[in-house]
Amino acid sequence: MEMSCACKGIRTCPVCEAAGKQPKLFVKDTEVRTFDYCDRCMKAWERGSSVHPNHMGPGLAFPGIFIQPNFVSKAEEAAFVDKIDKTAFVESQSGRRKQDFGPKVNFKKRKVRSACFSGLPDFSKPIYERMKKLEVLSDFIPVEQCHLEYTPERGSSIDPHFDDFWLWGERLVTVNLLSDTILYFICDEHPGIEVHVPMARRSLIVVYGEARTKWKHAIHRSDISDRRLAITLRELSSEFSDGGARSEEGQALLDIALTFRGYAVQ
Ligand SMILES: O=C(O)CCC(=O)C(=O)O
Ligand SMILES: [Fe+2]
Repeated sequence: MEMSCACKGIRTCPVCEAAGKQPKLFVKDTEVRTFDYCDRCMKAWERGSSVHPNHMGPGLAFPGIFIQPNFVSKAEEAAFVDKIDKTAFVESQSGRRKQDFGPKVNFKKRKVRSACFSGLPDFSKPIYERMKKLEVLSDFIPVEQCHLEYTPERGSSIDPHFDDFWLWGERLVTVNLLSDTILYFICDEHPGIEVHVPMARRSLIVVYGEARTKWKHAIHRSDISDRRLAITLRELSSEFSDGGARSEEGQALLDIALTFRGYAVQ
């Protein structure tokens, strides 16, 4: 079977690299120093001293990460994956594949179209109900759900990026299925430093605050050891929420999202 890919611009994966596209080289003036995030201290510690409580050095304050281990059971994970696999994936950049349940968005023109949006999928209703019991998510209302598939065969990864700030709100919620990986963070204020946050299989992670607004997040190709499925849920920004200039549009999107009768948009 001929393999194709969807990489644009500077993005690459093994498929387009085999066809001759050069991967972007990151020019490093210093070696990368890895700091491992410790969920007990909400700080990151330089590699080699990350086992709690035996940390050394000053550590790096890293606010804006919430982790709930074992958020879904093994049986639920199997059922979710079964459901997800019944829907076709669309090829995405950097060797990923995706499914999207949300409005069509043109971020450059700041346009949102709800015509093809039929809501979040039925199986996320219990996920949403459970999420609301966590204090950090007690008032979280999901407006879109995205499934990303990563595999070592496709060399899947995601380059450092900020999620959009104009449409999406502060909290990014991801349920991590099928294998462990590491979400890493970089920030211009801390050149040469990568903060590594573990994403264990079946855990839920919330990225908010400075981890969302100051630091870009990414996943290295080398941190995908097995097939991984990420279910990411996003909320609306204040502009699209109560009191915001586009709150009516926002409410209309939520009314669709929360029917939980959706099919993936192509
Ligand atoms: O795969 C993940 O957990 C991260 C995905 C991500 O950053 C995104 O979809 O914006
Ligand atoms: Fe992201």
